[in-house]
Amino acid sequence: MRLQGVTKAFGGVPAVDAIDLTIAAGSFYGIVGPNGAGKTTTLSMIAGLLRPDSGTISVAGVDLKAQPRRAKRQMGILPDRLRTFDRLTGRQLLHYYGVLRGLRASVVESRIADLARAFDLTDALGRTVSDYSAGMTKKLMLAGAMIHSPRVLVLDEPFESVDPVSSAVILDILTAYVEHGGTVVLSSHGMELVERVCSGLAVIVAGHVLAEGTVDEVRGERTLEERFIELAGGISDVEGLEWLHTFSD
Ligand SMILES: Nc1ncnc2c1ncn2[C@@H]1O[C@H](COP(=O)(O)OP(=O)(O)OP(=O)(O)O)[C@@H](O)[C@H]1O
Repeated sequence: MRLQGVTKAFGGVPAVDAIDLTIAAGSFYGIVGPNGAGKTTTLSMIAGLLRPDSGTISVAGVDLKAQPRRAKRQMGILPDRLRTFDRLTGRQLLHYYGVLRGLRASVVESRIADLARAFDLTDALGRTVSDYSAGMTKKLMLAGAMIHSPRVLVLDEPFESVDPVSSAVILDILTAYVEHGGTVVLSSHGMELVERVCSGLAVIVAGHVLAEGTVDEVRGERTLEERFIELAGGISDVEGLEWLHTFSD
């Protein structure tokens, strides 16, 4: 996957500013950065959910702007904020994802059973998605992103709200996927996780890539968290909240 000079502004304010990234096929790639740094905006442009103001994106050699359908077919996406059709049951939603991706109904049904087992959602499949917890919804949408066995998974904070057991399962699924040639691009606030599983990463701060490379290259002699805090501008002293310590009762 290649991003060249990718820029996106909202109301004249740049959220992503001329980003260049090259992500090799078969890598487990992390995008990290402080709140509001531009991670979701970047992933949304890669996924084809947002159009860049300028720059080019290619996925598995296919230009996203010139051949959007072909490029999007290669990807499974877990978007930000879990916006979905939550009046459907889990089974109906996964079925919809599957047929939308052109799979035969019989194939979809057997994959739903496999994915539900893997993500521990079998008992929840008959329930309406709006009644799921945040973690269950995330797992369901992750399952939906995988149902058509895409070459690339673009995942916005896949581990957020997910319990440790489910996180370990998701990690196993993603690791095996990468070992078999798949590419994972994810955003995360979990430095320890990124350090442990990602082969490459980019640190984005205020819409710019401030560091990029292998985990060892980016962290140097420090932990990734220390390096991240340094790149993000350090931890500022908290002042002006003295009233919080006076207690209103
Ligand atoms: N649709 C939008 N309209 C206006 N501003 C937006 C929109 N989407 C994002 N932004 C702005 O762009 C900047 C980057 O946002 P983005 O969601 O990409 O950050 P992020 O790195 O994913 O943050 P977080 O870690 O909090 O999820 C922020 O300043 C945000 O307010």
